[in-house]
Amino acid sequence: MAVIDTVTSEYYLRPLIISLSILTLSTVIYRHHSNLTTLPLIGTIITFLRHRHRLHDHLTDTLATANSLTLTLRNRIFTVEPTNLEHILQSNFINYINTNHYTYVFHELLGTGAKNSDSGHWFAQRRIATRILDTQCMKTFVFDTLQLHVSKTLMPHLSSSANNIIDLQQLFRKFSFDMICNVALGLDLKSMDCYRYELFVEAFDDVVEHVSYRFTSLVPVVWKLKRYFNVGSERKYKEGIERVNEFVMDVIKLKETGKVCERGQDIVSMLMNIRYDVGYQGEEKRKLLRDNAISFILAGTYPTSTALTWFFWLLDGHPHCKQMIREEISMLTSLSRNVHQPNLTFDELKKLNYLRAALSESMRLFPPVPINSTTAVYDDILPNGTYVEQGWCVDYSAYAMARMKNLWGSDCREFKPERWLDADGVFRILPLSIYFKYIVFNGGDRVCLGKEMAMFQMMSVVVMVMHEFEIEVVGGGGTPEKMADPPYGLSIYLSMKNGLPVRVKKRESDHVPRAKDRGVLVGLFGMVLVGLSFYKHKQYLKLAL
Ligand code: HEM
Repeated sequence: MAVIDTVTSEYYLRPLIISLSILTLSTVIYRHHSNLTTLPLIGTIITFLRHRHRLHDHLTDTLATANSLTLTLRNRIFTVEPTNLEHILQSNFINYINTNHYTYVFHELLGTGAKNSDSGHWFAQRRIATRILDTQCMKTFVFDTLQLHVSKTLMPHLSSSANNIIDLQQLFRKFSFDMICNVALGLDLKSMDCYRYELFVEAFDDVVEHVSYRFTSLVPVVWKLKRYFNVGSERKYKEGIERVNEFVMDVIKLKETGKVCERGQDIVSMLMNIRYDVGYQGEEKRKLLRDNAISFILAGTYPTSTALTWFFWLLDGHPHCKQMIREEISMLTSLSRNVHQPNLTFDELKKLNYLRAALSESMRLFPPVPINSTTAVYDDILPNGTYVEQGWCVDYSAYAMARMKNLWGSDCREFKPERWLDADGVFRILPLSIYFKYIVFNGGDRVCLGKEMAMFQMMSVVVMVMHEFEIEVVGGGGTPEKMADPPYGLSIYLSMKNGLPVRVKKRESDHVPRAKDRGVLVGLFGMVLVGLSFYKHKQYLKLAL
């Protein structure tokens, strides 16, 4: 699977920006801090080129000095003020829509699925999807699918790579993709046409890479013109979309004929089984199913794999945290039914307080979706007094929020899982009053639908991988020094620029003895004591005789 943000020779020549919004921001900053104000476009490009390797940090630094953590730039607002976020994502949610230039670049891929729609259409789909994800049947299916993919693909791959260098980001991406395809489409990877599936994987990856390019294009009119004339990368993109759509549509049609196994457990089958009444019939309804399946595959692949990648990078630079997690895992797995393959349930995983804290902290600092955006339907005033005109975008950055001293304290840039634990070492869920300072999974009515599933998946993967392997980042992991200049690339997700090369080592067993084993040890120890005491008393016995 190609890495999304691989800079191909074609893309390399093009200056990149993370989004049009940062471009606008750069213009204003440049105008304020440069005497070349008469040349805004050149100024913007120079500013952009100067900061392109650290654009999220550039935005962070600027917001940190802004009044009440908010900037107004022509027809858009940048804010990292939690009360403003609570307003746009929850209390006045009705006035803010998701569809704007951000979702526009996704349109061909996501169509009218829940992730890319608004108002009543979005609401109806979201309600159904929430109901499905909440069923016990779906939870069991996710659990079984996860165990299957971890034990049959992830672990064997790591075992066969022992002592070699592999790209962990790429491995996690493929693993998450296979896993969510199974959950969304019910694909049984063993029984299907592998060649066709691999073509689908490749097409999906290319398509997402192209969406990333659109997002970061310095001159969007270039891709729009190419799309209009159907040439170059836009033509390839269109072909890729067709391949992706065709594959998913064929799975849906097969399910309709009942020829695909396991009908009834995956997301698409469940959508087909319940009354999926959102105003569409026949082919239109099929397309909606397809769009939703693709939305789930996109949402379920990239953020989870990105989060896992940064987590292992950070852990390698923080040996103390790694040790804490190891000890916690050893304690729990020693009580597991199968110590060599601890298939822990969600309730068991929840007991891993430190691990949960470390994952939350890692995503705080390196949120897989670094920037998000909404658009105002009517004029509005944000709680901090900022005026928003109808049609303006309100952008918010989870990456910048994590680095605001007044939100997270003077140690905000440090990786400190402890900030998520109470005095007894138990994981603390953020109280509602400060809930909107952590928007890694978005917040309010459009909070991520896969939050629980993602946490469960990440915790399971970490437990299994750390239980069996030592992961060493080639060139060293995320030490506090390296965190000041993190190696992210410019993409819709906060991917690592050149992947994450790691050396995988099989671990020597350091299992804490299981309860049963501990019983045996105590028994043996007791027998030795009795033996010694018998030997000692034998002398007296001899004397007595
Ligand atoms: C660490 C992992 C994850 C993170 C950090 C994350 C984060 C987010 C964020 C920030 C959003 C709102 C912005 C957007 O639409 O992109 C979102 C929406 C969404 N996520 Fe996730 N996500 C994760 C995993 C998942 C998984 C595994 C699934 C699949 C079940 C999923 C399904 C969705 C869906 C369907 C939406 C759209 C919700 C709506 O618009 O109503 N996510 N996620």
